[in-house]
Parts: sequence; structure tokens; C-alpha cells
Amino acid sequence: MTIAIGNDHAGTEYKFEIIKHLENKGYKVINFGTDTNDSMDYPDAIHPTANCVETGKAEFGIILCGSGNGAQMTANKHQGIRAALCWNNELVALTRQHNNSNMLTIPARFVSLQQAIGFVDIFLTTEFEGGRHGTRVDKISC
Ligand SMILES: O=C(CO)[C@H](O)[C@H](O)[C@H](O)COP(=O)(O)O
Repeated sequence: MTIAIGNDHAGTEYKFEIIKHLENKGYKVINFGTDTNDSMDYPDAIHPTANCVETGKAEFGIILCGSGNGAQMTANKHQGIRAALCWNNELVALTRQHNNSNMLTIPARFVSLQQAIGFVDIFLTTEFEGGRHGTRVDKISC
């Protein structure tokens, strides 16, 4: 499975650890984020990450910024993206089960690295439940 990852300067350190973790598990990772801690504008990294998922080159995307808000807002401008901002395990599981989210947004300045890695694992292994949730997800697009 291929995962697209993107981040601004607030997410660089967690991004490297997440890539290492995913590659150890056999995932292919495409990195669109900055690799330094120098200040940059999150849309410049998040749009290409979202585009990669939207066009089917990656099955899922992981995005990080300080609060998660800017990254999530940017990704959700893409028609084919459902990006969820999550800060605990239950929210991660729910957004896969109920919203069929295809991008996980991690607020890197508000969760620990251990939490962030746990979120990634839950996100990538939790199935969409379909049924009534499928009807609702189909109604999101306008
Ligand atoms: O959280 C963010 C956007 O929602 C970004 O990560 C920015 O880092 C945040 O806005 C803080 O900006 P700063 O330049 O790192 O002070």
C-alpha cells in the first residue's frame, strides 16, 4: 500500500519517525513535506499530498502541521479528499469507520510522537463500515 505524507515545519520531526515506522511495516511512502524545520507555508506541502491521494497514486494520506487545522482545511479543498483532524485514538477509528476518511491530519504540537504513530496504525487498519455511513458520505460532495 502506498501512503502520501506531507507536513510543514511543525511536523518535520514526527514525519521522519512516521515514515520510518511505515517503511518498517512494508508501506511505500511518498514524501511531499518539508524535510527541515525552516518556516514554510503548509499549503505548499499539503496540496501536492492531497493531489497524490485524489488521483489514486496513494491509497491514503497523512498530513501534519502545528494545530492540524491549516493542513486539514487545505486538504479538504480537494474534491476527492476527506481529511480528518484527530487527537485521540477513538476519533481516528471513528473517522475511518463512519467517514471513510482518506487523509489523517495530526496536530503535531498537541500530541506526543507515540500518540501520533498510534493514530497512523489505527487509521491504516480500520475499515469503513458502509451502510448508513456510506449514504451520508455520498452526500458530503456538493
Ligand atoms: O498549525 C499550523 C497551521 O494550522 C502551522 O503548523 C503553523 O505552524 C502555525 O500556524 C504556527 O505558525 P508558526 O510559523 O510555526 O509560528
